[in-house]
Amino acid sequence: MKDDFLTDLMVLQSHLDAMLERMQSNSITLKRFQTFEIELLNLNSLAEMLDYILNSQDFFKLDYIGFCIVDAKKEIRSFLVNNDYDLESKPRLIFMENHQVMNLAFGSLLSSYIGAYKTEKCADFFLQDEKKLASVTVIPLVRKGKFIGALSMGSFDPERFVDGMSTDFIEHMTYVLGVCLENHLNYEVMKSSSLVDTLTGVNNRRFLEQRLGEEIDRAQRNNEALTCFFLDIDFFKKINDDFGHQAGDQVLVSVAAVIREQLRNSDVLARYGGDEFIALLGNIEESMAIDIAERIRGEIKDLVVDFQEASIKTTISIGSVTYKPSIGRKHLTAEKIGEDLIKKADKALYLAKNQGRDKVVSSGVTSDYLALANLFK
Ligand SMILES: Nc1nc2c(ncn2[C@@H]2O[C@H](COP(=O)(O)OP(=O)(O)OP(=O)(O)O)[C@@H](O)[C@H]2O)c(=O)[nH]1
Repeated sequence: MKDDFLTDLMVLQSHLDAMLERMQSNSITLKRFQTFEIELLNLNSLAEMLDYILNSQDFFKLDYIGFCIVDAKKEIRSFLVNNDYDLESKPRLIFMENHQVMNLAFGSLLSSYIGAYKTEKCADFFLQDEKKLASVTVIPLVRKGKFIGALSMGSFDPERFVDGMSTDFIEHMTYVLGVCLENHLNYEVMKSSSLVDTLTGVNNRRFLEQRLGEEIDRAQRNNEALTCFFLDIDFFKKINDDFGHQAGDQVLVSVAAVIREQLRNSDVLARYGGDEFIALLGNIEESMAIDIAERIRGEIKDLVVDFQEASIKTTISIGSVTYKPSIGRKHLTAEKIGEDLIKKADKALYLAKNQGRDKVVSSGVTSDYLALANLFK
């Protein structure tokens, strides 16, 4: 009798120990997830958020952590590239063109997947690493009933993620992640739309003023040339007078698109005023700059803008200047050098107009010293 009682007590004790151990382990896991979520909420940009997630593999003691974003119009990708986010070094950041993949994987229940890695279920969410993952979980990020992305986690251990395992912590974290992603995207869209010219879709003067200093800093850091074009449509007033303001608007849109096509994605193009545009071309020396400007001039000369019954033709004049950073101490701020660049490109444009328009004129190469000298003129 006494022995039976002692055996029962020992069994009870071992149950209690196991429960205590589970509670302690859950409490540690909860703390880890809470720490992660608090950090996540404190991040300032989409880029910071992506880096934080993609680098959290060790934090969660996993063999794989990846992030998928639905980006039907490739806007998020181009936003990140334009902001110097190095996508190539982030192969586990996967972009999806449509919601279809998500619908197929998660169905209408919007529920997550947990269990063995199954190609048909998981392949779209994982980079195919050399060593096969044994168990995974993929949790969709859903906002207002729509898939906006997914978090994918994996392990070489088949017991790490098994069907029926509780995913409460991960689901909660993914909810927070969804809210953060949505907020960052909304903020970036709002920010970038205030920096875009609504008529032509290229950037506006405000954006140029912000970027000019950054581009000069970059040129100095990398000791690379930076070219600035000042472009102005010829006799634009006459187009408005002859064909009407709406036709003039259409010409502005078409001209901006042609210039944009001739530049690289990383180059800046901004509408500076009425029919004036400024372009900044990183790492472009003077002779190459003149070739590019000539190509733009030629393309605009060939452009025909159809507006109602009219076929409108136009030309463009371009002033160019190339900045070469001087080695050694800098005497001027990037802002002052930027002002000097625009002034010089504008002067070259004035010469192009005076030489009969439909011309490219380069004012040559300028440096920090020339900019400094210019300041005292
Ligand atoms: N349609 C249209 N016209 C605009 C817009 N913004 C400015 N303009 C017009 O653009 C014209 C610019 O003309 P000017 O600066 O005189 O120069 P231009 O006629 O191009 O002559 P040159 O530059 O000397 O070859 C003005 O008539 C402005 O009214 C716009 O958003 N849409």
